[in-house]
Amino acid sequence: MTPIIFDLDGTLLNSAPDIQAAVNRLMGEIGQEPLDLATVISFIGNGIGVLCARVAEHHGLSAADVPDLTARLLAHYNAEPATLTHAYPGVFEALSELRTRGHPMAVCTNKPEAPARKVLATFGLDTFFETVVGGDTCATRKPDAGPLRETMARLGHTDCIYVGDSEVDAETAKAAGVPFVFFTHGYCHVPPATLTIHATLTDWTDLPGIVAELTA
Ligand SMILES: O=C(O)COP(=O)(O)O
Ligand SMILES: [Mg+2]
Repeated sequence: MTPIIFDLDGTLLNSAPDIQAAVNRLMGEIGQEPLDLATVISFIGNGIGVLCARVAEHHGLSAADVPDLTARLLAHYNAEPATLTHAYPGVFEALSELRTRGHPMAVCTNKPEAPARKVLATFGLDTFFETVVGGDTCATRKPDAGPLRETMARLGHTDCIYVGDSEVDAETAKAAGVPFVFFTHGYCHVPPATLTIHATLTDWTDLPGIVAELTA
């Protein structure tokens, strides 16, 4: 049975408001202006280190401060990762149906592994997934194919369908040579027409049907 592997932020969970809150707690600490949600969303996708580098650039801070800012942002986020976050409607039902049909499932995210596991458990989604590969699990991050290949290997497979919300995920699937299902309500920063997409998901309740078509 084909494994289904999922991105996390902007795909399973609308987590940007908690990421924004953590960024703005840090901004308050260092005497910088808070960032609005759209700006924070434009910085999400390549992991927390890149997000911090983009925040630093936005405020004209030194690149030398990015490692320290990253550690502090992670501490803020870890302390409160699930206050403003919610699972997209229909996620639980779709995952339940895919599990019933026997698809092995896992998460491959650029969020660091520890907070990724924590938010999944908070929303009761952890039991669906055999493994979680985070942005700090492998030697490389998405869009390198390495983390997705590692996720497939942990499931004992060399194929999958990858479900994600961004250009990073589309590139990752392409690099790994697997079909990509694009979820439209996340944090994509480019026109979807520029992505290599095998199916478009606008409503999570459609996912079991899309998977059935892609695997027919
Ligand atoms: O942490 C990020 O930057 C994005 O995380 P994601 O890969 O789950 O979308
Ligand atoms: Mg994402």
